[in-house]
Amino acid sequence: MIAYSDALEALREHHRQNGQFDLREAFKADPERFATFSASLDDLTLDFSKTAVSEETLQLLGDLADAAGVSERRDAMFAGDPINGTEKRAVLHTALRNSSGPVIHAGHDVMPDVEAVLAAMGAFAEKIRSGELTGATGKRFTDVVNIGIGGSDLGPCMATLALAPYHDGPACHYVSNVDAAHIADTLRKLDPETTLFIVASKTFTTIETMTNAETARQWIIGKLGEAAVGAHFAAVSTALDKVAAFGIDADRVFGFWDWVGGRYSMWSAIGLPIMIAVGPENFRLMLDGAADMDQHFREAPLRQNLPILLGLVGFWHRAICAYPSRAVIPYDQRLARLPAYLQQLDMESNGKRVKLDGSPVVTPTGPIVWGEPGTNGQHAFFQLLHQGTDVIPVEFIVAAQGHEPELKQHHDLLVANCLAQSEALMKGRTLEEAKAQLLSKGMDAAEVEKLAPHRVFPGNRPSITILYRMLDPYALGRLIALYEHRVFVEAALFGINAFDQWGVELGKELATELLPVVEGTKDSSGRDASTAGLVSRVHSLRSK
Ligand SMILES: O=P(O)(O)OC[C@H]1O[C@H](O)[C@H](O)[C@@H](O)[C@@H]1O
Repeated sequence: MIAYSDALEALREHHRQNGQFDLREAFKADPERFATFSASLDDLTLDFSKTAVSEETLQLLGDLADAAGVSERRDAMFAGDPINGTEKRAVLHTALRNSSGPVIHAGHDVMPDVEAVLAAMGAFAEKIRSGELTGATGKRFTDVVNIGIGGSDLGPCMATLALAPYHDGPACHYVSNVDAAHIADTLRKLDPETTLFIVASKTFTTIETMTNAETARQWIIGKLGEAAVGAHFAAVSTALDKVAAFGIDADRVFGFWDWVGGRYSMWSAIGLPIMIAVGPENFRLMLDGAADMDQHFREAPLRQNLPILLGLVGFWHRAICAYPSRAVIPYDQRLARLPAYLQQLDMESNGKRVKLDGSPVVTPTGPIVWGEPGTNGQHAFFQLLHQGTDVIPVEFIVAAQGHEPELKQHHDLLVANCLAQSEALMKGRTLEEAKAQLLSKGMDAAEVEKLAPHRVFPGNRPSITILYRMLDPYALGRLIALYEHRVFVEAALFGINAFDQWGVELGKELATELLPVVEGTKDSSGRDASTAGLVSRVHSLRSK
């Protein structure tokens, strides 16, 4: 087998040779380009034909995947090997959605534990949804507030919005930021008698979550008395001892395990608010969709394997074409939080600068991931995507069908806009075309000369389109698992560990050190002049 360094050099050389690749020419030359450079899993299609890849590019990317051991690493993940080397942990979030046999971790089948927690969550969710479990004064819960941050917030928050058409349980709110504004604005609208809090934290030490949880507890105590706390709190964590110390009853605590990374945890008990919102059956459908993608990732050959193809093209754009970012644009208002979710999934996983063995990486690693729903983005930043000086690959996500058949004209417009944007990015508009258009509007020739350059679109800008029938729980599960595995594939190609997050530690440590300085119980001696100056400014502004 070819060595990694040789495979990488072959890709770089291929890129140098094919620097002039023109998508417009490629489509003209090959009427089958869509069929060749797209792949489907049932109703889910990944179209990457509008990216500058050829058969040879895919072949070379496949060689690199072989050299990087993508399949072997994938199999090691599913087998429960401790592939998260720096934390000495297995990576088994896929077990959380598995329903086809045992999953062995450290000589023990984890499935009975997984199923037991799912069953306990289901029973609890049903009791909340039916009103069997009430608040301390006997009133039915109308509102659930999830207190968590990062992986203990973004997944459930994103999925609750995504599945709004299936939402028949209590309203769900998400409080993550330590900024008092977040909890204060949320609680202001709520009635303590009918509010249930879920404190969600893998470690149960995260300062934002612990601070918000304590504020929520005081809110309940202040309105309903100390004895009411038990009825109004539940918790989700891997640290059951710490939850007990917080005072939440053991029968309202839902556990998970250290082999579930925070940003991969929406399938675990962290998904409890999703389950309360849409019910255990819809939650199971979401898990089934993800399990379907898991099986596909394990079994499909490269040219049909959606996560592998998405990962290969992502690597091509980032590591070979050196595009610094990628925009994810869901043409689905209910996926408004997907870009934020993917920012954690992708950037916390692949924002690394050393390889598995600690040596420096040899390519750029994870791109900046950003986005907003379409069509809104079109009226904001698409200008830069079309005419700015950087090339930013775009990932369009769209359903063939909406949940509002009576408003089909909206959905037709939505789809037309989505397809038009990828077409426009690819085709562009030449100077001649711009001039011809202006002349056809009756503009005089001198004006045309002046204006035409502003109306040129370079085109040849890459985009991917992910299309599926409808955003139901199954489709959502499949979509999120697709992105999880894409991140995995890219990490394997970069040679990095996608499952640790040491880069978040330093800021946390410094915040702990700075707290007494901000509070004013410690002076700022020893700090840099900027930090000391800003603290002093905070103090003087407060005293005004
Ligand atoms: O669930 P928790 O332990 O409270 O952690 C919440 C989040 O905070 C950490 O700083 C990590 O960066 C995230 O990966 C994690 O999801």
